[in-house]
Amino acid sequence: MAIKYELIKECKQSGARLGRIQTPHGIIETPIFMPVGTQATVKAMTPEELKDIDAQIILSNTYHLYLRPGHRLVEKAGGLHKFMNWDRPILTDSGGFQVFSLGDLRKITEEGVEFRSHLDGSKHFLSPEKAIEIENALGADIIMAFDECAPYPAERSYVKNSLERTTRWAKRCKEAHSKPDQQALFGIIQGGMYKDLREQSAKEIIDLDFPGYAVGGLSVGEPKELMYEVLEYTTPLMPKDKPRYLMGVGSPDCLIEGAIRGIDMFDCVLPTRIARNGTAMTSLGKVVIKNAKYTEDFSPLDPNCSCNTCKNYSKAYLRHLYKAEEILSARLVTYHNLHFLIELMKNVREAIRQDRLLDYRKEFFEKYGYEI
Ligand SMILES: CNc1nc2c(CC[C@H]3O[C@@H](OC)[C@H](O)[C@@H]3O)c3nc(N)[nH]c(=O)c3cc2[nH]1
Ligand SMILES: [Zn+2]
Repeated sequence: MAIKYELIKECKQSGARLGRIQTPHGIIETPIFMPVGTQATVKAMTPEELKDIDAQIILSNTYHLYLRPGHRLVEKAGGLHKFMNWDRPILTDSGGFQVFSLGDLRKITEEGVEFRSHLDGSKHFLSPEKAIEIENALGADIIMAFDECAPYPAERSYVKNSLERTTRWAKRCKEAHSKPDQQALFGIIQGGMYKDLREQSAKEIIDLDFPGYAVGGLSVGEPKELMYEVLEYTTPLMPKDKPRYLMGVGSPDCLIEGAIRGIDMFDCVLPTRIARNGTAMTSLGKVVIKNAKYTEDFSPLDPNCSCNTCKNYSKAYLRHLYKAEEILSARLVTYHNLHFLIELMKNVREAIRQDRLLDYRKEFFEKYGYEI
């Protein structure tokens, strides 16, 4: 078995649970936020800094690494862990999402998807077999099936045909997977915003028996309330004794709401992306550092944060770095944002331990009180 999930405690107040995932590269405590390192690096962070902030698992991406530097090169380097000097768990997405959203899409057929690279327009073809070949070569501990993330909004008939093809593709992924004992292949549940289609996809994907399951097709522009509603009727269909991964989520409120609805794993580019744009998530809400009001503000970014950035640098200095377009700006704000979300998930796990996650949500929103 590539991974072993241990359910430690179920919350009585909500659908939240505490868990632990054993992987070949170490343990993951859930619920967990996973920093995104799409091109074999969590942008602006060194692996040493990621360990400083207790990152337990990071993501990387099949579509991007296949296009550059190529999965065979990474394989020659000894695999992704060695190539990027990260000896803790890694999860790779299958590229389905990127092909549909980044590449210049040519054609979807039963066989797979023909697309043009967003880098140089060259023509490529991704199929379930090709995606798995790439993920096997990269060597991540958890790999995702090749799926279609249906757009939002989408016609019911489109979503139904798409989920049924995703099921056929999931079966092909399972058959093509060459290292099931070393790399855990997760199935991805689709079905858009339609309850009966989510039930159909959940049944079909779970019947294929994977070591873990993702809820796909969300965080694609739908209102947050709609995402929460879909989770409410989807996570109870998923096995209790396997990890549940909500892809592409998210902001602090979505992480708490997702954990309440039984999600164990989250990933999102938000904290790293907004950091490069000078925006910080703090315990007192969002801080847009370039704002003139911080010009002579010599206080820390977040007075309630113990991270390296908040201990050693002032808002005035961070604003100066941003305005001067210094690389250190992205580094220091990214370090803080990731630390903030990783600390948030530590607090969520503690709240579940004390069976008070709904109380924690109330406290957090009162203090935090903003939407990103
Ligand atoms: C943002 N919202 C969102 N992202 C999503 C991703 C990409 C995450 C991956 O894409 C990259 O971040 C955009 C990172 O590499 C990350 O691992 C998804 N991937 C697949 N295979 N299927 C989905 O249904 C899906 C849904 C998503 N919704
Ligand atoms: Zn901080």
